[in-house]
Amino acid sequence: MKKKELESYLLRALNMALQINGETSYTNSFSVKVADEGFYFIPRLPASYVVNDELYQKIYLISNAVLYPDFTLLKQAGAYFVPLATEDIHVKRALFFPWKNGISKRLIIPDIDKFVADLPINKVPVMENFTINLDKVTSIAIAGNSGSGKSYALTYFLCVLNKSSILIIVDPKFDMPSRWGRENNAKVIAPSDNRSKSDFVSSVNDELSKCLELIHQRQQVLYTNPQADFEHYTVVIDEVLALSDGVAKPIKEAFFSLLSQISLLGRASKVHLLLVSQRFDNNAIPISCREQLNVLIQVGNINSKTTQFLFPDLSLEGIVIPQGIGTGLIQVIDSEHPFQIVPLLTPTFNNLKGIM
Ligand SMILES: Nc1ncnc2c1ncn2[C@@H]1O[C@H](COP(=O)(O)OP(=O)(O)OP(=O)(O)O)[C@@H](O)[C@H]1O
Repeated sequence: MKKKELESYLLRALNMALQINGETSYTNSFSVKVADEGFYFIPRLPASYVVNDELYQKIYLISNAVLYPDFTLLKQAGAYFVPLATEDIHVKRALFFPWKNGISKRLIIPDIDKFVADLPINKVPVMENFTINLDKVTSIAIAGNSGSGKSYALTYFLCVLNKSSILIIVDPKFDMPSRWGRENNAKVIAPSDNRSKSDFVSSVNDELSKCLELIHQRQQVLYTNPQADFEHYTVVIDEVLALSDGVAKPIKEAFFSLLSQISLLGRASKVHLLLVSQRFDNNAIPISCREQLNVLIQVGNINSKTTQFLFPDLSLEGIVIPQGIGTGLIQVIDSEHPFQIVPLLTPTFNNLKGIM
């Protein structure tokens, strides 16, 4: 569709559904301008309607539905005002609705080994036309109820991250991540029969301390050579809640303190956390660690309860959540992606023999 056609289509949709005191584009009360990266709603002011968050969300709801599946509007927390380059005071501002082309599309990977072999370094593809750059993010979190596809998504990330990063795996369930580590020669920390839970978490703390030491060493190098480059180093912790729940207080406190420090300091030294948990409440990880997460993934059931920890400010109204297995929401907070939360379909790949 050409821009002019799209403008007229959007205008018709808004004229019919917006219902703002009978004001329409026919009465010259507003207009629409389509750009590459989104569209502008230009109110002609003063008008008998209020240009506020409520109006913005109403236009979002109407437009998102009529643009689906050609465009996905990127949900904003409040009205997104932009100034326009004109001398005419009546139309000097607009509401902007950023979009991305099309809808989120799942990656289907028939041969994950080949896929990873062909992958450029530091690239972590998540969906078609949606790739994370490992240089731009520090901590990743995957949340979801049992059976939502967390382990499956984690396996995918392990395969892909293995290309660009040293991986250390903490696996309290001694399950798939341990098998993956065994097959791929990664260091795995898993509980054994003759050790208490606190003892196990202590060994995790030992590993996290080493990780913090590495950060300090790399900081020293950066101090003398700010251009220094390091190999990515990622600590993967499956079922974080199983670690932080029910261990002796000093051990939990040490665990939390180490997680906080690594997530706060790891960015420049390329040390990452990849955390997986049913939920990320204050019991699972410390608040300061949660605040540093910059890839947030929620799979499975999406509702206000399940999103309250990773996406506390999100209103789900109008977001089209894909149906089916391995679906949810993703937010990447870096300089490359729009800040908004987008629907997610996790990649599907071939079965890994001996692991899955
Ligand atoms: N993107 C996907 N493509 C194909 N199958 C998927 C995808 N995501 C999940 N699945 C399938 O969904 C099922 C449940 O996934 P998974 O075992 O990862 O859930 P989980 O959240 O880890 O559950 P639990 O916490 O109980 O381990 C598995 O059979 C898995 O193969």
